[in-house]
Amino acid sequence: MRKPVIAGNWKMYKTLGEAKEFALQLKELQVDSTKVDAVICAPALFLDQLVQATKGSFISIGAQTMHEEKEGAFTGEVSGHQLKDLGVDYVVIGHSERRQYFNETDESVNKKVKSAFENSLTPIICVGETLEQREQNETETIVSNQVMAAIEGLTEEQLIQSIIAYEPIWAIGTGKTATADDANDVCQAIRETILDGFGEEVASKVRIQYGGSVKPENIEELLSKEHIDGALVGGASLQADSFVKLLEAGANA
Ligand SMILES: O=C(CO)COP(=O)(O)O
Repeated sequence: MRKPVIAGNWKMYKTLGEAKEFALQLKELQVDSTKVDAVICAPALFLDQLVQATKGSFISIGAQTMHEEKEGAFTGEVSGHQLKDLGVDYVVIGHSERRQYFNETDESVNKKVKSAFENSLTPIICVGETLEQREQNETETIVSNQVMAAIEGLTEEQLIQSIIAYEPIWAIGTGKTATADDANDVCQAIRETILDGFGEEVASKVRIQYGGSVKPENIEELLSKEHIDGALVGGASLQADSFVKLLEAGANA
């Protein structure tokens, strides 16, 4: 059985004080970390403090993007090498907002994924279709192509460690969730893509999350589906009580 992984993506929300307060609230709570992996992907500017504040707890810290080079003249960017040095363990790569507003492409996503592994970071690789693509029945083709491009050149071992997040763009921050069955169908298509390239054993081990308006009210149904192994959550990860409910659902899935 694959261990569920629940990751909060805070996007460009929270001040340092609010982030520390959140970490304090979480530290008081008990979540069975043998049953669920819990990750907070925070803005880069307070990753350091969050790593320190959550040390020894069930929470791991992730970044929301990274540059593929180790260092260089890339104003405003942060490298995987720098993230690892802070004690960060995860990094979101290829989020649709990065693809849309910051020109990330399948090619740059692949480079970042490889660089994440070079720096011992676990990539959460985001894929997903637009509403228009869904209406034209292109979802599975688009998503499978994004996955193939992102994982190109990875070893089996690296692929098994990767997390893939299926996030239909039309469901992000809109309150519109894909139905659990629709989300499961696309996650299954992703697994079949991996199966075609890497075989059954690898495909059966890769964890695939769903993301897009996940909240405490709908997470149980999503996680009950065979191919959904967790969630990447924006809005509902911003409050500690709501995030904990998501983690509990993960631990009980
Ligand atoms: O983009 C998302 C997570 O990466 C989803 O955001 P929402 O949960 O706010 O829809």
